[in-house]
Amino acid sequence: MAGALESLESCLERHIPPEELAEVKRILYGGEARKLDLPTAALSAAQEKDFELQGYGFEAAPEQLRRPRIVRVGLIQNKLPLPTDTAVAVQVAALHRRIEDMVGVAAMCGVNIVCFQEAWTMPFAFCTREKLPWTEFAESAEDGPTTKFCQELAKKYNMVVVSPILERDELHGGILWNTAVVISNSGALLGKSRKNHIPRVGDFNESTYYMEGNTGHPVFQTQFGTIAVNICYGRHHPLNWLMYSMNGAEIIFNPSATIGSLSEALWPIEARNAAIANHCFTCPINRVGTEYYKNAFTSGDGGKAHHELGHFYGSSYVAAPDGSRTPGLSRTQDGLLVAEMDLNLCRQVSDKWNFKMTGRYEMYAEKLAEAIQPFFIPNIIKE
Ligand SMILES: NC(=O)NCCC(=O)O
Repeated sequence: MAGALESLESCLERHIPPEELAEVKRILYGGEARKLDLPTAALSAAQEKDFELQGYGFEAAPEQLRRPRIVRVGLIQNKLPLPTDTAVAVQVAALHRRIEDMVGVAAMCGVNIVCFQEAWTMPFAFCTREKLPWTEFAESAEDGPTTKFCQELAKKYNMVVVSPILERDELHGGILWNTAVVISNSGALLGKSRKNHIPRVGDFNESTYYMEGNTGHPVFQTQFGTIAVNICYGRHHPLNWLMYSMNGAEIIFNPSATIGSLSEALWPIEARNAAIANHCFTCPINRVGTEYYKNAFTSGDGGKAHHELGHFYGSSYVAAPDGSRTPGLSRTQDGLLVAEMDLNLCRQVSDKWNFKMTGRYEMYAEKLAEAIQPFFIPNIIKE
């Protein structure tokens, strides 16, 4: 069964000889992540509520002129608590309750910014290509029930909340978008960021529901640092990460929904590479579990109709600008990953590696502008 391996890290811990494990971790993960000392009450609450809780810290060197800028982020991955054919409002309410419990534990762990998985209030039902009932999960980003719910959480816990939802845009004919709503720790709506790249791969039939986002690459100035949201499939586009970084993002969240057979080998690479290339922290989050749909659907590959999209493998993690990363959360269980980071590390790594300084952006911009023209002639040197 695709979900059987609990996590790569637990497998390594079990099978690599102890005298070699530290070196293996240094090569694979950039070192042994510092474990956070999380409150016992939080660990017990997580156990009682049946989700994994892990915490890691990233260090930066002390500086003379800047104080450390320590922030704690929380990444939440979860399964659907109820079957996909349960009434829409009942499913949404159950997801709100689940997240409320998990955010409560994040608050006990001192989390300043929390981010949920892509389209967290609903099944990832776009594989079915059916409109109802799935489009009924869409809500206003500005004043829908989920945004109101998140505003209450933000105020209660003094926490920035990143809430990726299916958005219904009433201002523009009620059309749908795949949108992350960003709520300040004051409870005020800071803004929204729409998914720029819509997949056309496998059963990810999302273009049946919404179009490529039109909000560009917004970066949100919060009390705890500048953040951006690169939703799921945008992970495969290095220029998408780059543009959030160009706008000053220090932490880029990547709320996702993706399955093992399609992307699991890419998962540890792409967001981590983006952290390295852009001198920032990246936080990819993936949902967990296998979602079952009553009506069978086909995949356009000659295969039989089926009821499941595949196994969402969780494995949420945080990558740092120096290339180090935390272990991933479980491949099969709900989880909260707490990562403490000193944002001073972004500039320190930038000063060391100088990718922003050495990047030939003017050359790329000029050549890209040429390359997108219909009668572009590629620069190929022939004998
Ligand atoms: N949700 C989504 O964009 N999934 C596409 C598959 C992937 O990017 O791995």
